[in-house]
Amino acid sequence: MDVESKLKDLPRWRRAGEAIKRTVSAPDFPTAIRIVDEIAVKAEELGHHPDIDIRWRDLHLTLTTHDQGGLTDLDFTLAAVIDEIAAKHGAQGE
Ligand SMILES: C[C@H](O)[C@H](O)[C@H]1CNC2=NC(N)=NC(=O)C2=N1
Repeated sequence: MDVESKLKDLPRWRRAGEAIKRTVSAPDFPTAIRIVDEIAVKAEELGHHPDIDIRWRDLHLTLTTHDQGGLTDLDFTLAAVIDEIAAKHGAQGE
């Protein structure tokens, strides 16, 4: 898996060992929770789930494939889905 080349299409995500990470900063706390709720629906559809650390309106998201012990295509698919949801809600973030 060429992680660096896949990250070129996902500039808001960075590599952290065997995972990728992004912070989503929502306009306010209720919007942050709505973003989490939409991510939850898509994660269930994909059968692939992010680790989410909620800090007021900032969501710190970590993606990895636990049962493969590293990154897989599903992580990059989920990252793109999360970016779409975040953008729709006017979120900022690296
Ligand atoms: C059986 C089920 O599909 C697996 O346990 C899935 C569920 N969601 C998952 N999510 C993530 N991020 N990594 C996994 O390895 C994983 N495994």
